[in-house]
Parts: sequence; C-alpha cells; structure tokens
Amino acid sequence: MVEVDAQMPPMSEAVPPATVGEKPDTVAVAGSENAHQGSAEDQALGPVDQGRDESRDQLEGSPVLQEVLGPALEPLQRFHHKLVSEGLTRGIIGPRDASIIWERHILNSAAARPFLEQACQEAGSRRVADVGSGGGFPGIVLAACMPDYDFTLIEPMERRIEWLNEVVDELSLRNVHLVRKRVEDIISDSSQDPVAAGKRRKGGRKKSRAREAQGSFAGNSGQLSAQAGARAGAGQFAAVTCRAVAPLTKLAAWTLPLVQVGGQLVALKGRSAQAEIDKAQKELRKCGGREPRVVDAPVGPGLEPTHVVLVNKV
Ligand SMILES: C[S@@+](CC[C@H](N)C(=O)[O-])C[C@H]1O[C@@H](n2cnc3c(N)ncnc32)[C@H](O)[C@@H]1O
Repeated sequence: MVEVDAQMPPMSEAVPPATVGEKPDTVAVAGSENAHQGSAEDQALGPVDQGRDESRDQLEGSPVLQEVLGPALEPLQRFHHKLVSEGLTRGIIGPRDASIIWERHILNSAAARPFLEQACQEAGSRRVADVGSGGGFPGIVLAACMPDYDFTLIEPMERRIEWLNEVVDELSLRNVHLVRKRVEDIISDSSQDPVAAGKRRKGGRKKSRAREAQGSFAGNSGQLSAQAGARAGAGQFAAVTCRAVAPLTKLAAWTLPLVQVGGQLVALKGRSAQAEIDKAQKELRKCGGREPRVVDAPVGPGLEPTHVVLVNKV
C-alpha cells in the first residue's frame, strides 16, 4: 500500500515563470530535471515504501485494475507502458515511481470520477477541466474512464503538452482538448470582471497576444487548434479538477472562475486537505466557492482511500 499525500510543494518549486520567449521546461517542476532529488510529485505525494521491488509495479496483473477501471483498463495499460518506458527520461515520473504508477497515479486519479459525474449531473453539462495536468494526472486517466465527457487539459509547459499530445493520440482519446497556457491567463483573457480585464490591459497586449499564439492542441489530431483554445474560459466548465498543483489559497482563484454557477471544484488532495480549507476560507468565498468539504475517495478494494476537496460554485 502506498501512502498518498497530494499536498503541494512550495509554489516556487512548482510554478514555471511562463513569459513568452522563456523556456518553462528549464524550470524544475516534476521529473528528470530534479530526478536526482526525487520528482516534484515525489515531494508532493509523500514517502514511499523503501523495501519494495523498484522494477515491477506492485499492482501489475492485479484483478483490482479491471474491477476499478473496467473498459478503460486497455487504453490505460498503454499509458502505463509509455510511462514505464519513457516517463523517467522525459521527466514525467520520478525514479521511485515505476513500481507505483497504477496505485499512486492512475487509480488515484480515477478516484475523482464519481465526484465529477455527480457534479456534471447537477450542473447539467459534461465539460470538465483539469488544471496543471503535467504528465496526465488526473486528466488523461479520467478522460479514458469517462469517454462521454469532454475534457480540457490545461498545462503551460511545452514538453508536457508534447507528451500529452502523444498520449492522446496513442490512447485514441477523442474527448480531450489540450490548452498550453497558464490558467490565470485563460481566466483573465476570458473574464468579464473589469478588475481582471484591467489587469490584463495593464499587463500589456503584446505579451498576451504572443501567449495566445502558443495556442492549444485539439485532442487526437496532433494539430494546433484555435477552436480548442476558445473552448477554455471563465464559467465554462461543470467541474474543474486538479492534483498537486497549488494550495487551496491559490487554487481558489485558479479554478473557481472556470466553473459555471451550480458546478463544482473537485480537487484531489492529501491528508492536509481540511487544514488547507481552513486556511483558504476567505479566498474560496471571494471566488464564489461555498460549502468546502473533504470527502474520502475510494481508490480500490484493499487500497488506502485518497481525499477529495469539493467546493460548490455559486
Ligand atoms: C507537480 S505538477 C502535478 C502534475 C499533475 N497534476 C500530477 O498530479 O501529476 C504541477 C503541474 O502544474 C503545472 N502548473 C504550474 N503552474 C501552473 C499554472 N499557473 N497554470 C496551469 N498549470 C500550472 C505545472 O506545469 C505542472 O505540470
């Protein structure tokens, strides 16, 4: 069993300075760039069992995978294979991740599914955004598990977008749109809020135009698509999910503006979830978040549950 704690490392380690012309990939976020000290996900998700066999996934061949993932198991096996064979060298997983990809990353991501289905049903839409998808957690896993839902994966780093685009093609996912932007830029570019719009103007049109030119990928096409970019904006999603991106004090403003009224934030979090909520009360309310709460999310039979923070948008 793996202890899962999706508490985020300090933002200085996690947020790439994404101005145009800069290479965000050179900033340590996750994977090989800081592999010598463990990936950001390693740091974010907590300690792992030191005595295990590092070369073989602990859940390989387990009936739990079929039971939890159902028809999504087949595409996710391909994702698992790609993570094992290329993930380390491409900076997607850390050196200690190979034996825990199923539980710590794939099943952990899939645990958000029932909460997203419920949120979408209540909001009357099937549009979901994953903010800071990294190597595809939870967005790729959820898109494979929920083929009738529309997923927009928001990720600013070029190298990760390239990886995600390959994954979308190799898994034949037809319900994924990739948007290469920082989420706060998406929000300010689409916001009707005069304060946010004012900030945008002050921030300079040049920079913002250039960022737009970075564009976005439409899933399963491998091509740039302006349409996919236009789909991501304030108030457009029934549910927004995320994992290991930022503390709730920051996530409030990075996620709730994307959620439509009547929708929900569904954030995968670690054991400090309640403490994060307590700290972020003011920020959550300011962004229209109500009734923040932590719920246990089953990961699979015999596996330790994870935690999900739910926040209603009013
Ligand atoms: C620690 S990684 C987590 C990745 C993935 N969610 C997971 O659980 O494995 C954080 C991710 O958030 C992305 N990120 C950081 N700042 C962001 C921002 N302002 N907008 C969108 N994504 C951001 C990073 O590029 C990185 O891929």
